[in-house]
Parts: sequence; C-alpha cells; structure tokens
Amino acid sequence: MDEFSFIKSIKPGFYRQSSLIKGINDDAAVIRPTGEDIVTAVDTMVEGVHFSKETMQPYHVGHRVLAANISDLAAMGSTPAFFMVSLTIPSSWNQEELEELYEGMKQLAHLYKMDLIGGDTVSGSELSVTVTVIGTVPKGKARYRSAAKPDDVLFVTGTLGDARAGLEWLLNGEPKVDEDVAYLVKRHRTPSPRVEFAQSLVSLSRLTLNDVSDGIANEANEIAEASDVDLLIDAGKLPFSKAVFRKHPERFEEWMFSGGEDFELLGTVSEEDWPLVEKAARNIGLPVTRIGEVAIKREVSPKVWIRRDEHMEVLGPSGYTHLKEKGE
Ligand SMILES: Nc1ncnc2c1ncn2[C@@H]1O[C@H](COP(=O)(O)OP(=O)(O)O)[C@@H](O)[C@H]1O
Ligand SMILES: Cc1ncc(C[n+]2csc(CCOP(=O)(O)OP(=O)(O)O)c2C)c(N)n1
Ligand SMILES: [Mg+2]
Ligand SMILES: [Mg+2]
Ligand SMILES: [Mg+2]
Repeated sequence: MDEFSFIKSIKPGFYRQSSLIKGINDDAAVIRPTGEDIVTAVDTMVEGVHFSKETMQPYHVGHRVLAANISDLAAMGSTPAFFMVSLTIPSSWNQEELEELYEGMKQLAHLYKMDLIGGDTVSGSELSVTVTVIGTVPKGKARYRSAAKPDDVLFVTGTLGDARAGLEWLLNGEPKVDEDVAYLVKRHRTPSPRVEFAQSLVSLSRLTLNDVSDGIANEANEIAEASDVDLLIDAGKLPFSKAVFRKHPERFEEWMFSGGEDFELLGTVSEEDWPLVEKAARNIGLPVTRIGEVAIKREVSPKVWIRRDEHMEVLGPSGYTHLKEKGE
C-alpha cells in the first residue's frame, strides 16, 4: 500500500466538532474559534525509547501516544477537540499493525469526541509517532505551573509508580500473570488522562496543574521553579496501589518519585478551595491525596523538599530525562 492509499484508509468518515471547517484532504485543516482560548501541545513516541515490540502492541502505542497528549491538555484544564498524527514508518511495520495503532487512538478519540484533522506520513528507520492535540479552555482558565502560592495544598491524583512497575514486568517479569500484574501492565500500556478531574475544577479562580509524565521528582521541580516557591512533600503520604506494594516492596518508593508515565495530575490549590478538589475527585471516583504544601523559598533558588519524620532533604529532578550528558 502506498502513502496515498494509506491516508485514505485512516481518513475518518465523519467529524464530531462543529468548529471544524476543513479536515483531512487539503494543504491544512481549518478551525473557526468559538471565543474560548485555544490550547495546543505535541508529544512524540519513538520505538526503542518509549516502547518496544516486547512492551507494547501497536494498539497500545496508539492509545499511549494520544493519552500522553490529552494528559497535557488535562494539565491545562482544557477540553480536547482535535489531533494530528505525524508518522515515520519503518519497513518492519506492516499495514495491519498501522491500522491497529490507529485503532488505539480511535478509542480515545471517541471517548473525548476528538477529530483527527491531519498529519504526515514518511518512511524511516524506526517507528516514530508524533501527535499534536488542540483543545479549548474558557478564557483565562488555563492552569499554569506558575500559579502556586505559599500555604497552598499540594496534591496528586490516583497512584504513583504503577506504570514503571508495569514496564518492569514487561521487560523482566516471570511469565505468570496475576491480577496485580494485569493491573500494572494496563497502567503502563493504556494510561487514563485525568481530563474530567481538571474540567470539574473550572470554577476555581486559581489552580496549578502539571501532568506526571517523567515522574513527580521532575514535575514538582517544574512547579517550584515556575512559581518561584518551595514545595514540601511528605514521603509517607504519597499514594500507591496495593499491586505495586505487593510486587515491588523495595523499589516502589523510588518509582513513585521517578518512574514516570503515570499521567496523573500534580497540583496546588488554596487551603480554602481544597475541599472542592476533594469533592470533585470523589464525584468521579478518582482518588486525590494531599501530599504536602507550598512554602516560601528557603534559599535563593526554589526547591522541592522531602519530609520523612522530622528530617528534610532536597528532591532533585530525578525523573526521566532525554538528551542526558555523557557519564550521567
Ligand atoms: N523541540 C522543541 N521545540 C520547541 N519547544 C519545545 C521543544 N521541546 C519541548 N518544547 C516545549 O518545552 C516545554 C516543556 O516540554 P516537555 O517537558 O516535553 O513538556 P511535557 O513534559 O509537559 O510534555 C513545552 O512548552 C514544550 O512545548
Ligand atoms: C521500552 C521502554 N523503555 C523505557 C521507558 C521509560 N520511559 C520512556 S520515555 C519516559 C518519560 C516520558 O516521556 P517524555 O517523552 O519525556 O514525555 P513528556 O514529558 O514530553 O510528556 C519514560 C519513563 C519506556 N516507556 N519503554
Ligand atoms: Mg513533551
Ligand atoms: Mg506535561
Ligand atoms: Mg507530555
């Protein structure tokens, strides 16, 4: 199948968003804004970096790459609307696998009423999928990393470290699959972006959000730096699943900080608004945990501190980093 018949095969039969004027089949797509602010983000998944044929089937790659992008929209408080897909295809991937990859995206697109409105297709040496997402947010309601203020409550949704534990089993696990393994692998392969949670907080006047892609050690430092404040995290309060505790009692704490790919939301909110955050989470059946607080900077540069009993230590940005220097 050549490039043009491939594009024909993935072109959606209908569009869901009324603001779309032109979708696939011209030089570019056209959207007519409805008065809300437009939010956009892009993330890439590359074979050998974000997945391998051992860790994911094509369906999971499709799901994971769109979920990672939707997660960035969620972290801005935005409602997803459109996505575009740029594919580099190696000769080792066949037509059926590519269709499965699109099927993984389709399921999520359906859930969030998103339209596929364009993309690009080239051949290359390994599979790379780049997804661009476009969403909307009511004017002035985008949720920035720079919004944290001293005395805010620091919170996180869901549980941490599960995706890393799922990856561990996929790479080094024993063949036996029990309920815990199935749960952890699912968390790695088909993460759920926390869109509804962020949307349900739209009435709050001030809220900080950042999604957990690299690990909270990185994301907490991003909030501290952007807001020029310190964050204090109570190590004993970090939320973890029974599955990760049972399978990796020695390693799960490290993975909660730097495992990454959980796609939960880390955020801060005023003490006064914290009960509204708890209520919003309860309404959609998503756990949210108060894990610490925001404080005035102790030193010149903003820092994240981990509190264990009465002992405090600095938490550096130890999550996943691309382009590491040699020897690191
Ligand atoms: N190659 C690039 N060119 C331009 N902007 C980039 C590039 N890589 C990352 N960015 C921008 O840098 C910021 C941080 O990126 P990243 O850490 O990947 O965010 P996230 O972890 O939320 O996906 C974002 O605003 C992103 O758009
Ligand atoms: C085979 C394989 N090895 C290692 C990992 C771990 N890993 C790869 S990328 C990544 C971090 C998240 O990806 P990134 O591109 O940094 O996302 P962003 O922060 O831009 O959203 C992690 C933990 C993996 N998922 N699969
Ligand atoms: Mg990114
Ligand atoms: Mg992000
Ligand atoms: Mg991201």
